[in-house]
Amino acid sequence: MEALDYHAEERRKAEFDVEEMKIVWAGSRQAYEISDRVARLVASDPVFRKDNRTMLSRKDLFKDTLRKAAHAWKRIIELRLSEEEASKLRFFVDQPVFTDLHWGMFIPAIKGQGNEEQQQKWLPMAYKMQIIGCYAQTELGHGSNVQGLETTATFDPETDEFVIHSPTLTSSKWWPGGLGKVSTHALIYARLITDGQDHGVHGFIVQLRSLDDHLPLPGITVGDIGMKFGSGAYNSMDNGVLRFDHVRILRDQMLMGVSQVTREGKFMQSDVPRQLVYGTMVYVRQKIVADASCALSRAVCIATRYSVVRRQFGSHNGGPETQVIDYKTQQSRLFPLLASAYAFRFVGEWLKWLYTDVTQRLQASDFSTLPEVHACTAGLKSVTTSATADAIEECRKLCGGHGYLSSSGLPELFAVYVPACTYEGDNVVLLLQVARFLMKTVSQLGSGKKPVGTIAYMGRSEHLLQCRCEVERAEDWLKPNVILEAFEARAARMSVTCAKNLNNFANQEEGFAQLATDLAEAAVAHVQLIIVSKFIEKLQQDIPGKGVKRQLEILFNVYALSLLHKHLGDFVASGCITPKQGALANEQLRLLYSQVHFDNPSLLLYMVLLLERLLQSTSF
Ligand SMILES: CCCCCCCC/C=C\CCCCCCCCCCC/C=C/C(=O)SCCNC(=O)CCNC(=O)[C@H](O)C(C)(C)COP(=O)(O)OP(=O)(O)OC[C@H]1O[C@@H](n2cnc3c(N)ncnc32)[C@H](O)[C@@H]1OP(=O)(O)O
Ligand SMILES: Cc1cc2nc3c(=O)[nH]c(=O)nc-3n(C[C@H](O)[C@H](O)[C@H](O)COP(=O)(O)OP(=O)(O)OC[C@H]3O[C@@H](n4cnc5c(N)ncnc54)[C@H](O)[C@@H]3O)c2cc1C
Repeated sequence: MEALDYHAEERRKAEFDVEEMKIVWAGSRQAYEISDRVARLVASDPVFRKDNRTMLSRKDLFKDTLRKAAHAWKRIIELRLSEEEASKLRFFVDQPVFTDLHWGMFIPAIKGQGNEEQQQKWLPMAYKMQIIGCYAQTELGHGSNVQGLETTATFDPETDEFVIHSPTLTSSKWWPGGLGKVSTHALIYARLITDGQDHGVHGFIVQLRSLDDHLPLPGITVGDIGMKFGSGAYNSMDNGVLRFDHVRILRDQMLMGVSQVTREGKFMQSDVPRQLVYGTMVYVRQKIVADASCALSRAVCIATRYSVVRRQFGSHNGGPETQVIDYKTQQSRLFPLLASAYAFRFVGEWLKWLYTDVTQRLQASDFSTLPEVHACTAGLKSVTTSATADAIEECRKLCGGHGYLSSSGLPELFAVYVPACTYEGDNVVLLLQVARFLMKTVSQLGSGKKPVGTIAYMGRSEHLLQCRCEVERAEDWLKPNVILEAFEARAARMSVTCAKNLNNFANQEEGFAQLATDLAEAAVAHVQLIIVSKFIEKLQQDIPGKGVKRQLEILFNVYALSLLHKHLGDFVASGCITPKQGALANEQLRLLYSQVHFDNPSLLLYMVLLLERLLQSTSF
């Protein structure tokens, strides 16, 4: 049989409504229709071809990216695409590009941190792309430690200007995407100094290049930082270096939504938390979580198609050999990744809602949910990107030697995706932010302040610290409330244990440093609980379509029980479940794998089929 026949054979046996499943994946019928239409638009346009990307020199790749960006912009204007359609188009073009930083960080930073007048001045030019901006925060010396940035913005009351300066080599801006070759402007982060006093890090809009001849303006040294990991991949982006030699900008180029400097040089803090200066990072982290399921689904799609077609061993009487997807080991490596794609999809949808909610609250001066939103975006960004990067590499191995070929699509997918574990906050550093939030929550438990939202379960910690799981048979693990309680008990117990151990240190900061590994693990447990609970909430919604809900229930159980199996040590050590119950969970997981493949042989392929259009790379 030909490869296509194998696929057709598997698809023929579908037992659920594929059209409805597509809508579940997209989030709504309208979102599905937009995605489908824009995917066709990109696939049928030769300018957007990408089969030669890994063979191009850096220079040609960069030219190709400029051509695609210009063509995309032309099509967006000609077809009057909405914001949603334009961002879908960017997604299907599937190439890191300077416009990501312009639309994804420069504009949101002005919207989030600029005052009314600043928004009116800068946004119309940015929306028309008459100016192109990047987000220049990280320096050679400091990325994670934002408070450690060294670039200075010193107010000169004589001229009503700020003097932007790079006082040391380590203060050179280093990494910003779009900076190296393209941007005309940058949103830079620098230490604000007025009257000799340092007021910490704030955002400033600085013009870098002439709008006439694109040459750097006086006092600006700017360039590209060079080749990055992999061929093609992130090399389409002009990550750059930037130095300032006493560059003067007008006072109103400091973003003044969070704090202000008056004409007299007086520093004034608005009535809003200073953390709003970090708001753009929260916005992008939320977007990165939404994107994780897309990258993961591409990898899973490639590995699944390969696993169906590939045959090794087991031929009887000259018959066909065994499809590798039939091997239990292949299933136990692949199916949890498929389930994770759905889990990340649903938690991404929820995070988008949470972000919209906090934005509305902030507009009404309600800052109460900001710490939780910071913890959720940081934690989910960390857990979903780490899992996705690992999963892409696992998918490469699932395709044997063929996975190592560029033509499989997997090496480039990995090389493009893996920096997501570092940018927008190193994943470990972000987990430690979640841990701080959890420790604060635990320390306030006795104070009468009721934890709400994603930490509401901590309010039941008295019960969770002593509850015992009631599972007696493998099928008991199929009950969502049993799974949820096990995840809650594990998360609560790990956090409470860390909090107790912190008390053994005279100095909290020293304790935090010594217990950082345990704290990061407690943060992972908390974030995995959020993902599990949002999957359950999704299943409680009305999901139309024959058999669709049933398939999602199977995937939910695969996701949760595979995590339980992987982190069995945590679950058993926290005392909620016994080793025997852990073994029953594993038994159930094995049965689920068989169910995915044998009771419903088409399930897997159909789900993957939905994602096929996302897959523009050459595959098998
Ligand atoms: C093809 C062409 C198409 C054409 C056009 C199409 C149109 C397209 C449309 C759309 C496209 C959009 C695409 C978007 C996609 C974007 C792609 C992005 C690419 C990625 C590029 C990468 C960029 C970057 O990496 S930017 C740099 C990021 N840097 C970091 O993340 C640094 C990490 N470090 C930190 O965040 C912090 O410094 C820290 C939190 C780790 C340290 O904080 P700490 O030491 O505690 O410091 P402090 O400042 O004192 O904080 C204390 C308290 O503040 C709380 N807190 C910290 N952070 C936050 C926060 N963000 N929000 C709220 N609260 C915060 C912290 O918890 C402490 O609280 P406490 O209560 O006092 O304990
Ligand atoms: C492809 C790419 C694109 C980027 N785009 C941009 C951009 O457009 N604009 C921009 O401003 N920046 C950008 N960055 C920079 C990025 O945000 C930083 O690299 C990131 O925040 C990590 O900071 P760092 O490089 O200083 O890492 P470091 O902080 O030096 O991390 C090194 C190691 O130290 C560990 N570590 C650091 N601090 C702690 C701690 N407190 N506790 C425990 N461990 C710790 C980390 O876990 C890591 O293992 C980009 C980076 C990449 C790779």
